[in-house]
Amino acid sequence: MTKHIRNHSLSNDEVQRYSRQLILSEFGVHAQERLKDSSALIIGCGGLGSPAALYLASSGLGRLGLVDHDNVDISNLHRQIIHRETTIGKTKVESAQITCLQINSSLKIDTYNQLLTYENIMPIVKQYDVILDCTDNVITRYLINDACVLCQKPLVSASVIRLEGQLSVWNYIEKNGPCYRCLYPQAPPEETVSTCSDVGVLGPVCGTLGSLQALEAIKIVTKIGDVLSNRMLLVDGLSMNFRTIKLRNRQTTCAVCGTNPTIINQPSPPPMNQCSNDQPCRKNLLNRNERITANDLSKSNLSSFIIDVRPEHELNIAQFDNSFHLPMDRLLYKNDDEQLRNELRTNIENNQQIIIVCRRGNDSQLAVRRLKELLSDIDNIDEKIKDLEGGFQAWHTDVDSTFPLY
Ligand SMILES: Nc1ncnc2c1ncn2[C@@H]1O[C@H](COP(=O)(O)OP(=O)(O)OP(=O)(O)O)[C@@H](O)[C@H]1O
Ligand SMILES: [Zn+2]
Repeated sequence: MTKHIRNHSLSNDEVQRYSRQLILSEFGVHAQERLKDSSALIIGCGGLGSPAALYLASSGLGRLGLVDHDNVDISNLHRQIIHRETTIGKTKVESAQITCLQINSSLKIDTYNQLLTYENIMPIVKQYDVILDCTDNVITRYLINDACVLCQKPLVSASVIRLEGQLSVWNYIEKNGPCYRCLYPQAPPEETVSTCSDVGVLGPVCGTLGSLQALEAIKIVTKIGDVLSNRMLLVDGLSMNFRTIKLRNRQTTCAVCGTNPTIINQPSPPPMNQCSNDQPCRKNLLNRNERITANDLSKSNLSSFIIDVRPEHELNIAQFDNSFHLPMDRLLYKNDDEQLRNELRTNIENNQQIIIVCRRGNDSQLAVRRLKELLSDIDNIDEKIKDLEGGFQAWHTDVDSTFPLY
């Protein structure tokens, strides 16, 4: 029998398992070997991290690090496709690890069930060849960027909101590409940035962007193709438009990757006024006496005129009986003050307290401020108008658990 020779170190099982990518002329056995010798760190096992981890686990990557401080919740399952009904309540990293190993038991997985901060990020990032930012908040985005520059690691970063997504590779030294800070030197205030839990997101948009993150990570470690450095992909799922824009180059003035960096050795702590984790910032615009808790409202003997300031489509989920609907868009931008004032004056009775309610108790505070101006000629308006602290979520938790939580 003629002996065969082979020009690689893959086992027959591996050849069979990865055959469909081995026969790609752009990939082949040597890229597969490089993939097996490589490691990737996925930070955030949510909407983006789920598909990214699934594709990296199945592709034959050697080692995968998974970071997340959160536990699986039922509201995650519509998009965080690595988790299962059976893993609700488990840590996200454990849940993700279980699924990855079911797909590919040869994968080595390290899990970090922790919130990454400027104090603990460096030793973790250092160990991996490529980093994937699959998180959802501004502070962590800067933190990961700075750590990747300081540890000289390429960073594959994506974000999604509503039906839109963005993808780019930062700090790709091979192309002398920019870091995230070169483009956006300062973090915007947290409260100006929308999050998925504020405005929503559709699962397949996360699936698309997270899968593309895995693709870029594979290209980086196997050294194939043209990496998305110095460019950004913009995806609009509603119109199904994909376009790539050119980004500006690495900046010599950049605080972390420039010629005289101010961020050295380790990322800097976030400014004091920023939220310290990925929980949505709770606004605190009003004084105590301008707010009413869900408990107090439920026990109040006063007749209440309820103004619901959520957008129209959210009313379909559930609403209070007999509430007056005044969406924030109308209140802030419509410019129909006179008509609105008349509508409110004819509906509000003299002895009524006016309660403003929204989903979580942020918009309602802005609305109280605005309505106090608009209705300044109503007697004692300052004492009459209050926002429901914590909104419908607090109502669900503290008063009526049959009101759906969303
Ligand atoms: N600093 C951080 N350290 C570790 N994990 C983080 C950090 N910041 C964000 N994450 C994780 O990144 C993931 C982001 O994913 P995603 O926004 O889809 O999930 P989510 O936070 O569960 O969403 P929702 O806002 O709907 O509850 C989350 O699982 C979150 O816990
Ligand atoms: Zn930079």
